[in-house]
Amino acid sequence: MQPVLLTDNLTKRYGNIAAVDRIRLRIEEGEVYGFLGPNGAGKTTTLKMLVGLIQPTEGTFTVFGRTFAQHRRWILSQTGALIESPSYYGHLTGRENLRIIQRLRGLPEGNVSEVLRVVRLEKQQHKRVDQYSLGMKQRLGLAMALISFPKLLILDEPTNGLDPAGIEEIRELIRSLPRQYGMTVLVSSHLLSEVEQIATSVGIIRDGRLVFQGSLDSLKAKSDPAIAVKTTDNLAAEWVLAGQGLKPKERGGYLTLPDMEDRQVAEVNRTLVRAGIGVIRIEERKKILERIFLELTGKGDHR
Ligand SMILES: Nc1ncnc2c1ncn2[C@@H]1O[C@H](COP(=O)(O)OP(=O)(O)OP(=O)(O)O)[C@@H](O)[C@H]1O
Repeated sequence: MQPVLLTDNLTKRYGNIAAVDRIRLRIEEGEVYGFLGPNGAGKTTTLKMLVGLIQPTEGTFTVFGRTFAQHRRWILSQTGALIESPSYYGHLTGRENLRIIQRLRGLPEGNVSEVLRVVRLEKQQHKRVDQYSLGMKQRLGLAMALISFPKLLILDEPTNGLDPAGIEEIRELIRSLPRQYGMTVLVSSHLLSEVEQIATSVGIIRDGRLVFQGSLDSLKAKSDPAIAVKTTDNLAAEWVLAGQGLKPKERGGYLTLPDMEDRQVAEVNRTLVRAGIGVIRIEERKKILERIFLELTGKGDHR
């Protein structure tokens, strides 16, 4: 199946620094694609290129198979975006702000009421926007991005600055969009927990480079458990196990081995005891997703 969005070596350089470095995103129809990375990794720069706010230094991308350079207008007509803070007229009401965009874009008036309902701003629609709370302003920004009911929705850290209830509301809304409106959503975040809760696919960016791309399940599959062994003499144990073709790694007073079957664990134990080494503990360790993320983004412990 043709992907909704495909980037080919998309690159943005500022002087000598590659803010985005030859990335190849692939986003399939109906996905919520979580674009994850620490602050400064290049998420906003990437998203801005995808909506034509900045020009790539190199590389191209296609949306529904059409190249951006040749089909800019068409692609933008199929895309909704909320990047950084939404812009609005503070002295006008939420509804009036949406009406302006609806008229400018030649959309049906019914879309205004519909998006107000979707983002749950119906009750506050006649209030001036400069009297809105931060969460209400963020929901108005989402309504602006959704007003054309686009096929592709691009959101840059949409829950930033919201309180827990507001965050949950926006998450629920994002999760429902593919099912309810057939949208494909690209959403950036610096929080693994957020992406874990809303995304079906994940791309992880670090220093401008895509270091992981795949389903959330395949990211979780990286969290294979390991066997940790504590002995009376880890150095000697390392030698003995290496002699058995195993490659134990010393970490925090434990030797870690790749996951193995129970009978192999028993064999490791027997081998060590036979060599006169006391086995103090054998534990199964699950690598948690957070650790994988930290390792991928270079902030973790690489030992
Ligand atoms: N206009 C610019 N001129 C020079 N450098 C820039 C410019 N815009 C971004 N950068 C640099 O590019 C890198 C990526 O920034 P970007 O804003 O895309 O990161 P991000 O992942 O969105 O992080 P954050 O969540 O903090 O916004 C950073 O090192 C940033 O300083």
